Amino acid sequence: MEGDMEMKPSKFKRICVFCGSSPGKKSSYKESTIELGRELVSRNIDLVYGGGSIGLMGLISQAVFDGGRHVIGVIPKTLMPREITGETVGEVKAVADMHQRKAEMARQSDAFIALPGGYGTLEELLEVITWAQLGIHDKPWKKVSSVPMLAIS
Ligand SMILES: CC(C)=CCNc1ncnc2c1ncn2[C@@H]1O[C@H](COP(=O)(O)O)[C@@H](O)[C@H]1O
Repeated sequence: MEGDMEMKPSKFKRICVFCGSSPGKKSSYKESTIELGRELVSRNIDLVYGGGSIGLMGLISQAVFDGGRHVIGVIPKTLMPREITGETVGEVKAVADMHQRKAEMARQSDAFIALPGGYGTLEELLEVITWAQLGIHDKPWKKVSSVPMLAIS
């Protein structure tokens, strides 16, 4: 962590970031992901994410962990061989299935942010938007708008 990083207070303690399991084609996806990670750190916010060590998921978790904030990765056991290669950072919560994963990610966080990703990211974002619509939660969500939501190759 950079020692002289300015502290910006936030009302959120933990934010869930949905993002791709691949890095995407544009370097700006990776740059935005690392920038967001550092922004969370600068605001003293912990990370909840999908638990993978690959793609943008790996980058966001590493950036927040390196900045000294707590990282919670929520991942179904069956997905571990696919989405975890090598070391993961922070706390890994193993869940039974995809439904439990999304419910646990939502339960653990105060707000949601979506970075570029594929169908999985889109599915996760749509679910929290529709839960908000139905009044299942009242947590805010934001798509980072400088980059497209869906990067399909
Ligand atoms: C069985 C079921 C309910 C499937 C609904 N589909 C999904 N629900 C929740 N997360 C998903 C789903 N499909 C993919 N993901 C997760 O979304 C993350 C990003 O995937 P992607 O690279 O954007 O593609 C990955 O961790 C991936 O495991």
